[in-house]
Amino acid sequence: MRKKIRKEERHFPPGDHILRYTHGANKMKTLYLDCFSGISGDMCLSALLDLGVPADVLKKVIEQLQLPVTLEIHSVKKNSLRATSITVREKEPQPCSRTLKQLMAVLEAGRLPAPIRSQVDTCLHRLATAEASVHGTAIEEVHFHEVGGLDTLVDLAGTFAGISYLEIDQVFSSPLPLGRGAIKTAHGIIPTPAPATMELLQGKPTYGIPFEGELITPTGAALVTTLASSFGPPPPARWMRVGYGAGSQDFSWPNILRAWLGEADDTLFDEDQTVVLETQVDDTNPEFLPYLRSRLEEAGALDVLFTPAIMKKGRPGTVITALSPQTQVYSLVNIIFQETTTLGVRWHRAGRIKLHHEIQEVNTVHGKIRLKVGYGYNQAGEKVIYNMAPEYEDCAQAAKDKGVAIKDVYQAVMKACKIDTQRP
Ligand SMILES: O=C([S-])c1cc(C(=O)S)c[n+]([C@@H]2O[C@H](COP(=O)(O)O)[C@@H](O)[C@H]2O)c1
Ligand code: NI
Repeated sequence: MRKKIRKEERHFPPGDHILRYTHGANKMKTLYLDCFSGISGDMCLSALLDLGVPADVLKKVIEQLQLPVTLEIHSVKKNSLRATSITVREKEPQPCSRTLKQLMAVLEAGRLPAPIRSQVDTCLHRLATAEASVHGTAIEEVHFHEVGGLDTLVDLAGTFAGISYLEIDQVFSSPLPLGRGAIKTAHGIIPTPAPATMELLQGKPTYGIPFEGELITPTGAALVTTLASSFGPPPPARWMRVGYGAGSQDFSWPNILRAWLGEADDTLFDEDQTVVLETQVDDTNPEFLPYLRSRLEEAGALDVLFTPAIMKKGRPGTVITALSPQTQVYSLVNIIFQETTTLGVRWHRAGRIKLHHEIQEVNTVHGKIRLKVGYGYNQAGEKVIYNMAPEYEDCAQAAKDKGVAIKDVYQAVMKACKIDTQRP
């Protein structure tokens, strides 16, 4: 990738008030992996070829790694859709498997550009670590099977070379679908999602679908979790091209990975993803709501709102809204069920665009007062301050201690701080 990805999460369309500040932002070449039918190493590589990575880029990778394999690139039909499919064939008989050390020796003996070699190295180690963990063995004992492990190497090196050829700045992925059931492998029957896949997907957004089969292979999981800086709906962008990479199996839907290539605006702010939890009650003792609030806040709620509402049968009630980090949803819902009379909680994902913020200490005539500073960055990468707010508790304490009005303490802080308040 051309640039280091600066933002961890950047997903949802910004509102108009934010757009006002983002005009003239940099264009980021963006790849969105639409994994509606899962992802595997060859689906990823095929989608990039379909997106316009020349076959020669892949042939060069094979030459640089001196791999005894040939490639077949086909145009295939998956149900009603055309897609690219790739088959890696051995030129000469290969050992049925290779260890990590043996694959690393092939990688290190090759002449891949250093950034691509390093990304392949990372993925191979992540795959081997996941395998070792689920089989309870040492990483040195892990074996890569398909075409003696060379297929994995082609998928990884080809994908990273393709991303580099397309000069992609940032990669995002959809949440990942998981099938269920069992599959046959060189080690016998294992559950699907494969254990190594589950290991690699830890902490990533997934959803189950009622389908017996494998949608995400370990190599696919290693690739998507290494490439994508976040998982969610597509970011705001102008999409220019879509590549279709065929999976090897046939399902009742087109078994394809779609790779969307587009241009997104660089953002000047911080972003993350949250989940909004909401319910309304008309029969919970309102005396208990402050207690609910404190429990939700202690359990990690980012914000809690109570809004008066007229509910069914004209009853006055309260809409309870809690903003949750993605990791705390079930803990917070549990608290809402425990402390209210509701029978259900709605949820939806919501992206947040945030100012970066920091606390500074300001010396004033009334003593030291903390100041919260909210800032973004301009196109030159310079910090731009949008908001400054003296901490209420500090001001109230100083007002009491010095016997002055709190508004005078506020003013003293604003006068004393030497922060440039220029806005864009
Ligand atoms: O140990 C073997 S043979 C093995 C283990 C696992 C685990 O998750 S553990 C998974 N698989 C399956 O092999 C194929 C190929 O996967 P790639 O990532 O190499 O494309 C796939 O079906 C895995 O689930 C094998
Ligand atoms: Ni395994």
